[in-house]
Amino acid sequence: MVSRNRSQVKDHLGSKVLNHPELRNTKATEYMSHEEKYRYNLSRATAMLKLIDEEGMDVNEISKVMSHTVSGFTTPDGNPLAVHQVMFVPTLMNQADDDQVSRWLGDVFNGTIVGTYAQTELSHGTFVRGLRTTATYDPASRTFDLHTPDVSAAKWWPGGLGTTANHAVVMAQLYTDGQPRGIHPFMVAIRDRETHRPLPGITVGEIGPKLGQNTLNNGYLLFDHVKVPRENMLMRNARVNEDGSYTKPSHQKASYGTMVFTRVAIALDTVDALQIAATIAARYSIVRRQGEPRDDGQEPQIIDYQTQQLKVLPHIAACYVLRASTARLWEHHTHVTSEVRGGDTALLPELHATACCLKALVTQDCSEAIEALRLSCGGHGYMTASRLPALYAYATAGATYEGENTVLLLQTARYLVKQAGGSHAPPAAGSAVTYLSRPADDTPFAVGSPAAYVAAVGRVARGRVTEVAAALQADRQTMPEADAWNQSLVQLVAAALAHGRYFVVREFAEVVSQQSSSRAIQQMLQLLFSVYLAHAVSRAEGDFITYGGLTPSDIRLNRRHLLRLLAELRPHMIPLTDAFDLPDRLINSTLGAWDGDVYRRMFEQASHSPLNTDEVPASFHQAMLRSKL
Ligand SMILES: CCCCCCCC/C=C\CCCCC/C=C/C(=O)SCCNC(=O)CCNC(=O)[C@H](O)C(C)(C)COP(=O)(O)OP(=O)(O)OC[C@H]1O[C@@H](n2cnc3c(N)ncnc32)[C@H](O)[C@@H]1OP(=O)(O)O
Ligand SMILES: Cc1cc2nc3c(=O)[nH]c(=O)nc-3n(C[C@H](O)[C@H](O)[C@H](O)COP(=O)(O)OP(=O)(O)OC[C@H]3O[C@@H](n4cnc5c(N)ncnc54)[C@H](O)[C@@H]3O)c2cc1C
Repeated sequence: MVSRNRSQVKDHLGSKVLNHPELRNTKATEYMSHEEKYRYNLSRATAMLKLIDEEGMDVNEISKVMSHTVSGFTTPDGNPLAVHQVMFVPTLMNQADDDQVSRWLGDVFNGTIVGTYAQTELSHGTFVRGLRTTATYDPASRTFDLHTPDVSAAKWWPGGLGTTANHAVVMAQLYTDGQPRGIHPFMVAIRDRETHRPLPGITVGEIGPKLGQNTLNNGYLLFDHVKVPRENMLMRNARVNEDGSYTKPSHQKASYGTMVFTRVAIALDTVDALQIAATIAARYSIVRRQGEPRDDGQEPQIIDYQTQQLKVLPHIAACYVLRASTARLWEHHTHVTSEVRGGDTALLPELHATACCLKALVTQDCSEAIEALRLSCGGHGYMTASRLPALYAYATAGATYEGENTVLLLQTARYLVKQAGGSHAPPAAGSAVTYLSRPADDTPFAVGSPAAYVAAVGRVARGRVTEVAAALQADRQTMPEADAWNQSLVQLVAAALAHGRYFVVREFAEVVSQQSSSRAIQQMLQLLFSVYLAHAVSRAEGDFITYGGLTPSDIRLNRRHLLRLLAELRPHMIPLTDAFDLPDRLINSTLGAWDGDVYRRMFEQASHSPLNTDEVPASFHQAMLRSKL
């Protein structure tokens, strides 16, 4: 099938999902039991999987229909097949060799094999090298022995593992010839394909309720000396031959490839959640009136309070800016992956550094923004029916899974300090770190000039990175490496975030400069960019004085400038959120519907409370009248 870009996909497939016979009729799930929610979300996830298969979707199309915009409609409580689709299938495609792909993929696509990605253990998630599940090769039987040494090494968290998957890609410590060879992926059958009962030696189940996404169906898994054929180690990268001899991968972290992909997908996808939250808060802020009546006799719309503008409008600008850079990262990932498949891993270190940094920056910014947007809706934002709590629960999970954000930022920082110290291979043309080896951009700061802001953001990134690199270098002379590193952790994280911010604003500067179809659109993009930049400075004033070349007077001017820009943006707020093109059924919020009929919808949702079915619920008689109250 011909590949379509993301926006074309939206129109074509969005309506297919919304009008699909098994998906178009939705049910409210708030009052369902855990089991009922799971059944509802699983049956919809299965219908989606069939649709993906029937349409022969490519990865861009899948990314659209699996995006939070659509999956919030298909699987509102979390998709039990998300990890199958987003991690299990890509791991097979990229880490299985050609024979293995042809052996398994038919069954994956016809739904006979449903998988998960089982890496994290109870006692180790971040420190992947510390995983303790073992896969010991026995040349006599040509099998691996998969074993969980004790309960703390139980796999814990994999999505879909709880009760859905019958296979798992298990990340385990490989031993051949008595030697540890590091973490490698193994394809393991965990449940019988017919009966779905756990296979001998396997203990498996669901881990229990969470802050949100309760039907992701996260599970646990233990192995008691389970025999797995040699051919089930994924062998595109490293190999174990029949006699037990071991061939290393072309890149030491080749087996971490799925994580890089998923980080990129999460960065892209969390912006979808922010767009929904921003649309809800914008629409509600127009409808909601509260306060002393003005000259027209009406109470003011809450969006006309300056404080409300600050709570809502910068996050609309962030939707546009973060969408551009994450979409670019997605494209870049596709390019680097094809180079890596061809054997050239030169671009991998920087892709890893950028994916870590953007996943962390975007999930942090979006979860903070969604919480601010929820608060901007006052009491009604606290209601489940506003959808804002679930959006927050989704975005904040992204700060932890697929690499806890602090840890990922430290990966980026490691790359940056090496670049700043010249101890890494020099960056390729077009690299995002060339600024570190060039003199600082000394464009003078001027309020109102986006180029001057971008230069200042660059000086902050450069200053943060070079300062911490020097501190680290000095500490390394006087203490062990681990202590020196620990001594600088906070500054390293700040440096990586500053680098991420610079990446994001440079990408958007390019989008603005390349936009040529309409003068009006270009002006609007410039306004959004100005808001984003002024807000970025206001959030990190100390950094802009310390490293960015701004004076206290610039800071004061920027504060006023930001408020002026917000007032300028305010009349465009609704068109800018309408432009996200989110139908009411996808927004699914009492506060965020297109017609603004908030109060009627709130009453309507209250009517679904089971406690309103009878005038006096039976529980009153059972619990209160029988007690001594
Ligand atoms: C099909 C499309 C649909 C898309 C759209 C839908 C979007 C759906 C969105 C959401 C649904 C997703 C559901 C997600 C479910 C969650 C799953 C998980 O959480 S899976 C588990 C994830 N776990 C982690 O991420 C663990 C984090 N830890 C690590 O990655 C590592 O331990 C580490 C922190 C990177 C450290 O590794 P290690 O100790 O081995 O290495 P170091 O010594 O630190 O570094 C050595 C050198 O290796 C380099 N390195 C490290 N990692 C990589 C990599 N991945 N690639 C390339 N290089 C890497 C590192 O930079 C060092 O380099 P040098 O400095 O030595 O040069
Ligand atoms: C909803 C959800 C779904 C998930 N799905 C899956 C899945 O499908 N498959 C799977 O394998 N896993 C999955 N996970 C697990 C997830 O990948 C891990 O929880 C995540 O990688 C964080 O690891 P951790 O829990 O060990 O955190 P920890 O590392 O224990 O983090 C705790 C604290 O320690 C700090 N810390 C740890 N190490 C360092 C360090 N070196 N330097 C500085 N600070 C440090 C962290 O910053 C953090 O503040 C999922 C998790 C969630 C929440």
